[in-house]
Amino acid sequence: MSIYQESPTYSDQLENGLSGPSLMLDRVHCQFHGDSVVKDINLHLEAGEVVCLLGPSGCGKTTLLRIAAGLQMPTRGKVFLGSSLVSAPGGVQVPPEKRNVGLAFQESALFPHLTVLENVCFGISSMPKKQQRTRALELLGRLGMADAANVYPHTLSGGQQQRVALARALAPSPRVMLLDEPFSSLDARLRDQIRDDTLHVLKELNTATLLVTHDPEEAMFMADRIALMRDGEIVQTGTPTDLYCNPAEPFVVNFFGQVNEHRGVVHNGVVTTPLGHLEAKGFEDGSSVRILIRPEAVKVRQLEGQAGDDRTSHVLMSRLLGPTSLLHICAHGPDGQEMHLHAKVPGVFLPEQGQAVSLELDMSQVFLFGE
Ligand SMILES: Nc1ncnc2c1ncn2[C@@H]1O[C@H](COP(=O)(O)OP(=O)(O)OP(=O)(O)O)[C@@H](O)[C@H]1O
Repeated sequence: MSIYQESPTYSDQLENGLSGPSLMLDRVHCQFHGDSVVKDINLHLEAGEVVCLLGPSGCGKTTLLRIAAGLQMPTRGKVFLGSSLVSAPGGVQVPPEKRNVGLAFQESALFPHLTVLENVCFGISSMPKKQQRTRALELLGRLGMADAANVYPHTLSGGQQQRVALARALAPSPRVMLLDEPFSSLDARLRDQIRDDTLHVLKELNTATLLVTHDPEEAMFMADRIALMRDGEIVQTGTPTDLYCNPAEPFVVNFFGQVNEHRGVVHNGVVTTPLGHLEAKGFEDGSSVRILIRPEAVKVRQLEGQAGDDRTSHVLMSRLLGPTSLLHICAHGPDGQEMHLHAKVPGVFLPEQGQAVSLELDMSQVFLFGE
């Protein structure tokens, strides 16, 4: 964990003139009509770092981004951009246009009466004209839009307009980019391409970026770090690998995709499941545990022929999902326990209904939590 999250005196250090991360939220809290929707959040972004605020609808992601942008005043807590205090209730509230942040939202409206080039130049009008043009064309080029410089926005597709909006937000070289679901209105293929282009541009420009998304795959694609939120709080912050491989609680596992769930009781450091005996280190004897098994953790091997009796694990249904196959399996354990589970296996693997199978688990994708 970083010192920025741990140190209660960090904002005092910044106020005393030490330079800091590009953006820091220090115990930021926000209430609407007495309800807390953002609860004492600590978060910082270093230069060039892409951090994703990930979480279900209504968990407070946009409110936190709006607080960083200066569009919403926190109820308490402080916001720093570099070493400058830009929000503190009862005192400071630097307006958005004076924060040196770039903003892009899901539906970023371009000025319809300006060409693409003029739209991008809009935020850098204090520069000499020639420099404005060079800068705007450079960014449009990086986002694959240089050929559209002289057309008007209404002649562009939604994806093209989104690229122009990103170029416009990046043009003033903001210290921090704040992006709220900027790709969500695009269809899947276009979204992948624009995400990829955007990530490369942000990294080339070394821009600290806070990106809001509810899509775990997007967060993993874009983020150096993810802050996963629930009900106004950050449940876990870390690299995508940290969250995926070392989830802090069941909510984190479930958020990254559907999982098989089973409950059991620990005896002598072991819990018995329909998939065999699992080691349950660190749990007290007699304690109840929740066992979460990712579908990717289940390795399936075909046995000879159909399941001859009710005690052999067998296939209920197979479906091809494209790059993977999904098998519905009835698993039978050593002590007669039964479980319906999903296994996701690479490639085309579609055993017939009733096919007898043996099952093995990749324990790196199995998680045990106390109840
Ligand atoms: N100006 C406001 N006045 C009152 N309540 C608000 C206001 N803005 C947001 N809220 C409430 O705060 C909560 C958090 O909203 P927020 O938009 O931050 O969530 P979110 O995680 O971004 O959700 P989504 O992914 O659906 O956009 C919601 O319950 C919302 O209704």
